[in-house]
Amino acid sequence: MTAHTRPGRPGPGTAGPSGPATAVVVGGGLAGTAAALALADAGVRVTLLETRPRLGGLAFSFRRPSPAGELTVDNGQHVFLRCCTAYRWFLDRIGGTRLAPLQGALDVPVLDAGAPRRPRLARIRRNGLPVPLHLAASLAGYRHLSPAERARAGRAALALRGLDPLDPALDDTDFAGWLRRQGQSARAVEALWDLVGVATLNATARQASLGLAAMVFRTGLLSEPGAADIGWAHAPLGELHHTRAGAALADAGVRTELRTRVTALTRAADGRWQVATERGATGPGQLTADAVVLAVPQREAHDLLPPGALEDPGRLLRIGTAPILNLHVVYDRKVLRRPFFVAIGSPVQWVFDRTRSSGLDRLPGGAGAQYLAVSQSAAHDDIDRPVGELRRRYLPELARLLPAARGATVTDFFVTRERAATFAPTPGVGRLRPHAATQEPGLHLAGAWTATGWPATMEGAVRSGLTAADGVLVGLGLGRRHRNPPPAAGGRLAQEAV
Ligand SMILES: Cc1cc2nc3c(=O)[nH]c(=O)nc-3n(C[C@H](O)[C@H](O)[C@H](O)COP(=O)(O)OP(=O)(O)OC[C@H]3O[C@@H](n4cnc5c(N)ncnc54)[C@H](O)[C@@H]3O)c2cc1C
Repeated sequence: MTAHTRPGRPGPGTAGPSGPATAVVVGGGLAGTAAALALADAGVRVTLLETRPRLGGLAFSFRRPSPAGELTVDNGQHVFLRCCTAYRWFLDRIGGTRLAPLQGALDVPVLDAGAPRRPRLARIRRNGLPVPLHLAASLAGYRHLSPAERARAGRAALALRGLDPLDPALDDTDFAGWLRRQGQSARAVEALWDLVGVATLNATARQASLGLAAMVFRTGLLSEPGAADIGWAHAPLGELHHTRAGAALADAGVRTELRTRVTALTRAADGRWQVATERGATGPGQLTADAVVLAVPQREAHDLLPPGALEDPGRLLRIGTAPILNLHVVYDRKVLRRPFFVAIGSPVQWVFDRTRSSGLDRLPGGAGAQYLAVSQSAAHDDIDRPVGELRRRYLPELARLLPAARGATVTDFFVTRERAATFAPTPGVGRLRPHAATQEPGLHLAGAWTATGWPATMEGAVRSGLTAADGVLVGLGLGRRHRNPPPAAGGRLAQEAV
């Protein structure tokens, strides 16, 4: 089935020698979609092939019946930061910026469930002062740490700022060991470093490479005052990554083929690429193109890469994966007044109010009800637990954290499990991540797992797509179209993309 096809456009590979250059993008996640848009914007005739019936890859929505009516559910809560300039370019490019606004200024409510009498609230906030003073006042008043721990955390932040995330030695070092050497207590790791790190790296400090951790903390917290302001979709992810992205692709002239699995890539004698496909309805097919962007997960990329494309393709198989679990809880009443909070001293991590974005408030049975998504990163211990066990483990915790939940009735509880949500950012992973260009002319890799310098994020995915598109354009003699990597912070990227 073909979706999002602009009528009247010829397919790729059909142009004569003087026609426009052609490219096939394999994979309709954020990396592939970004690459397809960038190539089409540069005048390349693009076909995007996606095996699933939807775009968006790992960041998508689905419909689910609930006692109140049909909910629109995200497979997992996604957030981004102001410093995610490539993802913000993407939002802008698909007309989705208004649906995924940023906080005016970083403000994270942190509830300590382990406080002696009742959960205690502290906030991580920034002010308008220059870096690093923008966080100094907040850290000085951060009551989940002792004054000595706060002072040591400030010193560690300054030391982190002095590190070069691209230094290969940092990739081999684990973040927890480095934090220990900086005098960080177990409490400081839990209440500060892991609070940010687990959500952004999908790993605890013990599981994370210092290089990636330094990248996250330096870029997010220590580059520009507003860099860590948080944004998230106030609409279902599918509205952005499937519906709006699909419309933008069609407008740009990209032919998008859903339910189409690529089974082989081969280079023909004339140097062009032959892309073999398998389609549910019509069976095997083949496309020919001047260039290919392979924007699929690392295992699939390994299986599709032709021999010789990478020096050591086995490295792709050594890139591990890490799970994210989301618990979806519908209460018969409002139990949380804030849009989100994060917990410490509890197995609960980040909790978001999804009432409006899921459409619950507009359902006949949804009046007054509230839908919370509990997002559990690095969820190795929980990912395979049965739903009943998760319910018994997490509902009492939510009641402990949210007094209003104690008298409320849970009308629906379900989970979404993403076992390979991200690549595992373990020490040494940097050596395994390939660059976009392969040794085969015209064949480029994209995906959050490629060598973007970023952890597995929407930002990394879009960056990788833009990098791959740039490589294709240079190879086709069309020059670069995007300033990539985009600037680390600020909102100017949309204007800078020419
Ligand atoms: C639950 C969860 C929560 C997350 N939270 C955040 C967050 O808060 N912030 C953040 O920035 N990131 C978050 N992430 C990570 C982010 O979603 C991913 O890094 C990003 O979406 C990856 O995009 P991608 O295009 O690189 O890969 P993918 O999304 O994996 O896309 C690859 C695509 O290729 C397709 N494909 C595979 N094989 C073939 C084939 N043979 N032929 C055709 N198509 C094929 C797949 O179907 C898929 O659509 C989260 C991820 C999950 C799962």
